[in-house]
Amino acid sequence: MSSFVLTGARILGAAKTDIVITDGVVAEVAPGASAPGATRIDADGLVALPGLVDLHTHLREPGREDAETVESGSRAAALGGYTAVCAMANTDPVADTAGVVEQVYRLGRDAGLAHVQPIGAVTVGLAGERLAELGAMADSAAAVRIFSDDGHCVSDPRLMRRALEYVKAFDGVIAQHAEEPRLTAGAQMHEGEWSARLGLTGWPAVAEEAIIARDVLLAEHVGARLHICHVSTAGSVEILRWAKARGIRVTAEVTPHHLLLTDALAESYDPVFKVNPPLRTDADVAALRAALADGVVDVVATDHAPHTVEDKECEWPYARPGMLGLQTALPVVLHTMLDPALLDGGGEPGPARLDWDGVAERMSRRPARIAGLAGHGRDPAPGVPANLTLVDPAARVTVDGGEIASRSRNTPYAGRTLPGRVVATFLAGAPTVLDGKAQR
Ligand SMILES: NC(=O)N[C@@H](CC(=O)O)C(=O)O
Ligand SMILES: [Zn+2]
Ligand SMILES: [Zn+2]
Repeated sequence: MSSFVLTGARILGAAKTDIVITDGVVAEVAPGASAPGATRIDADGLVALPGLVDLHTHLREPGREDAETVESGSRAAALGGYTAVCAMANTDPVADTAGVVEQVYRLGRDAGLAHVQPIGAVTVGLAGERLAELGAMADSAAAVRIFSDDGHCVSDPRLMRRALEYVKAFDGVIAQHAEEPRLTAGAQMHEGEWSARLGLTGWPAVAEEAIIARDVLLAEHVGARLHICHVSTAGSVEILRWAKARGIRVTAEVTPHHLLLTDALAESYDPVFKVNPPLRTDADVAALRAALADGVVDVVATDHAPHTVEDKECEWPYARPGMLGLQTALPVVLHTMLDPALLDGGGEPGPARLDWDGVAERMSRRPARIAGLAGHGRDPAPGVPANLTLVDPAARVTVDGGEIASRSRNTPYAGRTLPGRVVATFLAGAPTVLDGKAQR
């Protein structure tokens, strides 16, 4: 295998050094370090982060390859600085058997652009009636540890309890899409002032909060691990704060879009802003930023949800919910959360702040731990698998639909200028991205 030396990189924003990669691992980190025959990569002033890990990606294969494939989605991931993505189970057929999760796993391995870790469905066909073959998926070549009916809530408390009990045996985790379906029938957007003004049926915060409250209590009762997908309200943050203080084994994610965008954007009636859970209020955004900074919300996960033009560019009530996320997640997090002093004043002012180490923790190390991905989420150091990304903190990029590697085009950030550019990504010592371009 080939060797690389990344010159002048700043690991987690620290002083410049040189990073030598040989045979898939970081061989040496020191100024002036080199290796015979190594390819030199000019990383002068770039910030080196452990490769990003996404706990929540929709890759659409099998079934909706017109919207995304494992390959196109993993290319978008690599360009976004990700080295591992967890692929949601709401495909067609649903990833509810060992056969389907192994298929997705192999497609990811063959594409070679990111580690693709399949998530298994909790219930057969996401129908919420019978548990899927959780044990067979765990024992399969895909070694599934995260189970989720995402897109749907496991709303039956008895089934949720049994799922939590089942996965405890192999230290699995249930990732809940928290939405009490009887409170969101026909819902189109956040229930509040804007939904009233626009005449769209509301999705009340309590529909999310009621399920989170129920499930943290179930997780406590069972002693199992629970993960909450795409937390979107200030009230959810308070419940999580309480549950964590009580020692309940719960983790939670927030999406980049819930850190930046609000329900006011629905005023345009542009369905690119339709998503589940819906964009909320300024107060929710502020609470989510603070919770991500103080750790009550553990990680950022993209909920990358590609949809075709036919499914998205129609009247608001008929459009599918969901937005792209992989290629813009890091810039949105840098914009909303990184101390502006680390970005030459490019971020938004506000009290909730992270440094580069905090970004690495929430976008790489903690998601890798939650997913049980041992080779990911580790800072570049001798002996560590070379899964890492190089970011230019001085760059400002205007989001342009033409640069989207995804098969779909539904980005809510088109035309926005955001800080940070992923210059290179290495997966197991091989470049998947160089000079901002995918290598395969
Ligand atoms: N987030 C969305 O609005 N849509 C997701 C499903 C989901 O994450 O609930 C999808 O699969 O399109
Ligand atoms: Zn969901
Ligand atoms: Zn999702």
